[in-house]
Amino acid sequence: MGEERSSTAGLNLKLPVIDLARLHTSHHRSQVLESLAEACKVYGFFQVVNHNIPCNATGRMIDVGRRFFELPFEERVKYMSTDIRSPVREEATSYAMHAKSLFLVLMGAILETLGVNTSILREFDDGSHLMVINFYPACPEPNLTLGMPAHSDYGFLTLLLQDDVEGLQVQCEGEWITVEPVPNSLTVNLGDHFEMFSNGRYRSVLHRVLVNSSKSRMSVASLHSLPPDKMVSPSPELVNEKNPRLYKDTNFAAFLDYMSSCETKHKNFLESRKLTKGREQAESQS
Ligand SMILES: O=C(O)CCC(=O)C(=O)O
Ligand SMILES: [Fe+2]
Repeated sequence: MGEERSSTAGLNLKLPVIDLARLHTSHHRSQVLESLAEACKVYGFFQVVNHNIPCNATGRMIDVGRRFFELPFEERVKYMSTDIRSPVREEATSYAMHAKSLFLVLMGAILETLGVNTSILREFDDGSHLMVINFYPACPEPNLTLGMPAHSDYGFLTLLLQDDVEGLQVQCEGEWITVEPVPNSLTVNLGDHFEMFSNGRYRSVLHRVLVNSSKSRMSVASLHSLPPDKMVSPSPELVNEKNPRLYKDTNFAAFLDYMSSCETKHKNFLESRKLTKGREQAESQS
């Protein structure tokens, strides 16, 4: 892992920041949609400001996460469960509800940029929403490790709330770009399901997390997709003779099977769903 970490640059480039307040003004809407389309196509990633999630909901979420990780292990272990549906704290529930609403707004806007039927939006009402609280302790030798290895997320969109310590990097044209935490922003990653749904028009972004030598870091990732048993297929408008379908249909259960069979690094899961010319028809339903 150390080798992977030290072989890349870590550039500080200007990544796209989308002002959601402008999306709701008729004057700026088309400009915002254009920036959003560009961000989804080129980076598979953007940051959003004026996202309408109240500061106290994001603040309380970060605070409750930190307090949890400050507990001694013996205390934390009491909350451990193999049931991902076991009850969580009120702060997390409130933040999760805000994150879900924001996800629906962003999905609506991104579907609009693709010019496709938006009926899929309804299916997200009872879609899957997984929340992960990541805690990265300070590491005296940050160059020897990674907080999280390079991967792409499985869902449609991941909304990431991070504290003010940088660490997240996204890959763009083979270079690792550090995402500077913008105050009161959320970062948004397109996941593998979006790449499949858009038939490769928009891309899921490869990202990783560095550790810091003196400060710990916390982030809260909300991963959104269709209900686990629903198949993700390419939007029919985006498949034609010029653009043959690129991926086999998939669902969350297929992802879990894949996870239990191997390590989900890089964009391996997406690769495993890739169709090669001529096999499309035979394999699209497998
Ligand atoms: O901590 C971060 O910045 C990113 C976390 C992440 O990529 C994930 O939870 O999938
Ligand atoms: Fe991720």
